[in-house]
Amino acid sequence: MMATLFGSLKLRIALMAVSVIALSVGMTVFLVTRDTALRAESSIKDSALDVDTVASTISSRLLNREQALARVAMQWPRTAAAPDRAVARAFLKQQAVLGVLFPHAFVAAARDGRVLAAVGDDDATVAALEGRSLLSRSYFRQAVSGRELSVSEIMDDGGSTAGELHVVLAVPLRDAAGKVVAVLGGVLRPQTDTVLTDSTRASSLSQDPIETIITDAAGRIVSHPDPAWLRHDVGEDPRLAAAAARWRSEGSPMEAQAWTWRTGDQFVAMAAVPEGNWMVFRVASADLLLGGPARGRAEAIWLGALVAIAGATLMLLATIWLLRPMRLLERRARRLLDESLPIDAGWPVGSGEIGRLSAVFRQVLVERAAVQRDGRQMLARLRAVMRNAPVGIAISRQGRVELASGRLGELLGYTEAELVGAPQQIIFPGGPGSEELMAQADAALAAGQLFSDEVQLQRRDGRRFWAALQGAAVNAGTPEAGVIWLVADISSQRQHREQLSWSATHDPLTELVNRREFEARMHALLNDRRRHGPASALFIDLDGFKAVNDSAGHAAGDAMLQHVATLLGSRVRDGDTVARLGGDEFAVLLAGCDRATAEAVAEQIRSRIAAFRLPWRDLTLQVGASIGVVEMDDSLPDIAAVMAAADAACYEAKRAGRNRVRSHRPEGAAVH
Ligand SMILES: Nc1nc2c(ncn2[C@@H]2O[C@H](COP(=O)(O)OP(=O)(O)OP(=O)(O)O)[C@@H](O)[C@H]2O)c(=O)[nH]1
Repeated sequence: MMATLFGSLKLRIALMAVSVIALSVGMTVFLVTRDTALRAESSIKDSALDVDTVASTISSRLLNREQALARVAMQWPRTAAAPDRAVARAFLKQQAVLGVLFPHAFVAAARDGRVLAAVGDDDATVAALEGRSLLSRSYFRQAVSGRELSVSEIMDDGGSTAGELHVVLAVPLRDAAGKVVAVLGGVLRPQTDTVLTDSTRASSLSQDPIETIITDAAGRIVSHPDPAWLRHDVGEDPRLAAAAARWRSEGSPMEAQAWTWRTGDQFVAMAAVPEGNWMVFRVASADLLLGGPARGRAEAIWLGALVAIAGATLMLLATIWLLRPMRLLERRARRLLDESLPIDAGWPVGSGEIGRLSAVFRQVLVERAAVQRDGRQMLARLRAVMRNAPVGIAISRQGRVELASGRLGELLGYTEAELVGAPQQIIFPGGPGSEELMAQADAALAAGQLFSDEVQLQRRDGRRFWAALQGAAVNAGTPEAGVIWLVADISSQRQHREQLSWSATHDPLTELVNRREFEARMHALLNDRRRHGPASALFIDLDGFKAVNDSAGHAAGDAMLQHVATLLGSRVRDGDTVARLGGDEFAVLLAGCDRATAEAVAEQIRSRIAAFRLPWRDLTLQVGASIGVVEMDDSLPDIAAVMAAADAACYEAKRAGRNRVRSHRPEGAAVH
């Protein structure tokens, strides 16, 4: 089932297409995923870099102001050992640069903390500052003690800044001896003096996922896009709580080096501004920061899946369309041998591979039709031959008849249908000599020779007939190809031939053997004399036969001859030969018989012939017999000698008065 399913070319092509599409989609998803990871990493790095930049910017701004204060402090008149308000005010009024950098206010305070003079953005600020004492401020005390730069913590105690958070940068002012005689301080408002605020200002883009929050060393928020968060602890912001806890657990380090922290769906980057003991926090929604790439990846996967499905469907449809000619070809090829369809019907046409293949099929059909036509003609001829051939024909293979002619059926008494498929023995029935016959046939056929013989076959009704049987291998050298048998009924020819043969050796009137046959048998006896022992011959010449002819006619003579022949046959053994040598002369060949016995036989014959009477019309006919006897001993080497001796003995009987027996004597005393 699976093999059949995956044997489908359509399915294979569709699977291949789906595989290619799936591979390319997978590759795309992999690349998108990798790109997403790289972009996320890059976003994290960017975020860390950003917080670093913010922290550096704030640091450089502080440094810038510190340097400005330091430069101004260098200009303090060294002679002013105990500065008064006038000196301080005059000094401050000259410092326009401080007005730019500390727009809210900058002051000069005596060692006792009294603010000697202040320059501010309005009179109220100046008035509020000039009445104050800074002695309680640690940054002031540090400056008085000689520290070159002191930065206050971020303060929130009202005063000149009217509730705004502020910070003070302080440097010592020295006399000519280097003694600190006063302190110069600049007041900064982180929220308004562009030290921090531009770093934390909310983006004009409401979608901006990133917020920058700045805290002091204690974690108090001193700058926030939303002013409502000012002075709150950074840990209160749920987005920053985990990062803040971690920061605090590590001792709230103030490191300029940025570090990042991922918590839940928030991403926090932190860096310190050591100059001010401030921490910069940048918080961003991980989803917003990394969401783009992640969504891109999901979209890519979905899109890829859709493309794969659409591609596979399209490919399947295209495959079905492309393979339509092949389906046609398959459907038509299934009915390739259906002769009810015209040869040219139902084939896909075209010049492509399928078209060429169907052309090949059509050509095969055309050639097959021609071969079938030839085959049918040949078969018709063969059937005519098998039906009408005057001899019996059979083709046998592996012991069974495969083809049989009508004539063979007639000869054997079977129908053609009964012969076809029957064992070969239906033609050659078992019987005496049949096994030997089949062995001879097999040997001849195996040697590639024609087998030919006259055999007796048996009809269905048991009657036997003589047949000329010929066998030849269908294909010499390959016995399994079968044998062609020809069977001709030769009964009449054989009978005729036997008749001819009988006539050649017999006398037609008396049916006794003739002289030639008699001499042949005598010759055989002479040649094999030792085996047979003594043998004798009688030579019989009738007496008075002419008178029978003359008195009663030739027919009566014939009848007399036939009766004498019968009489002779009755007086000898079965193995003896009685012959009519011609006219009224007869001879008898007695094997195993010496002269004495032969003489006795001759005597019996003579007396029987003499006693025989043939009634013929109103006559009674009779003859006598003069018989010469000869024993065929070694003195008579050949037929001529025997015949001459017998003839001489017979002559002697005639001469002695007829109707008597005379024997040949070897020693010359001739006749007895
Ligand atoms: N009917 C008949 N006569 C035959 C046949 N062949 C030979 N003859 C006759 O037989 C006769 C034989 O002659 P002979 O031997 O002289 O007759 P015969 O009277 O016996 O004389 P001897 O032998 O001297 O006693 C002839 O007249 C032949 O014509 C035959 O086939 N039929």
